Amino acid sequence: MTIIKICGLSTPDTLAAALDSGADMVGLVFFPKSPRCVDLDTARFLADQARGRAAIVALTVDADDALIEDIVAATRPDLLQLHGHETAARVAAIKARFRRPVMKAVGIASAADVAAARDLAATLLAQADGEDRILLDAKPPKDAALPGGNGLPFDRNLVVGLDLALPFMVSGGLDPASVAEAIRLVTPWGVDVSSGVERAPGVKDPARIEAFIKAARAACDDGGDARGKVA
Ligand SMILES: O=C(O)c1ccccc1N[C@@H]1O[C@H](COP(=O)(O)O)[C@@H](O)[C@H]1O
Repeated sequence: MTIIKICGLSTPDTLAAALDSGADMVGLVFFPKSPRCVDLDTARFLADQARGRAAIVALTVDADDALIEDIVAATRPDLLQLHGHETAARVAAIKARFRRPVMKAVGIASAADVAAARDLAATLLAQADGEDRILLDAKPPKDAALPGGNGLPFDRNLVVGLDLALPFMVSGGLDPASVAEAIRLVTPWGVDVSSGVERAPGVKDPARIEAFIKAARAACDDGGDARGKVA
């Protein structure tokens, strides 16, 4: 089964749409420049709504320990998504301090970036017990306000047949129309979407969330996740 993550949920209604449609993971964004950023009180409420139904993912960008501390206290996340320039050493320090698995985002635009993802996966595996994840995303355009969540794809051909030391998700410009092809082509452990299930930046669309999850599940049923990675 391919793991499906819906990221950037910020209201009870759209979170309910993701949960009712069968999302495996739901993402809360804690990056002030993002139109999906939630404050701690909203995040606490949404995390309580999601707990037990989907894994809770807290997304930060080069956050300091004080912010992560507050986020962990408010949401008790299952996974910390690190979407900035966190080094392997910083990732290790976050893991040691907060005792949660992490998913580290890596921007992909070339074979060298894929090699960097491979090295990072091996390093994370050596540091922990295989609980961590890698997220392969598009690189943001120069001068972009956001390091992710820009609705831009990367060349999936760079990662066809990719085998990392850790399970990985694919993101970047996915939507209900493109997710099945990405699953068939790459057979990732999971897929992650934000912009592609919105009607405007930061405004999630319940119908698009449902359509995305249906399309991803149909691709799995067609054998698109033939690698059968662990959940
Ligand atoms: O969603 C955001 O606002 C965001 C902000 C800062 C860093 C990452 C963000 N989202 C992540 O970006 C990718 C791709 O998103 P999209 O589907 O192309 O819009 C995804 O992994 C989100 O988790």
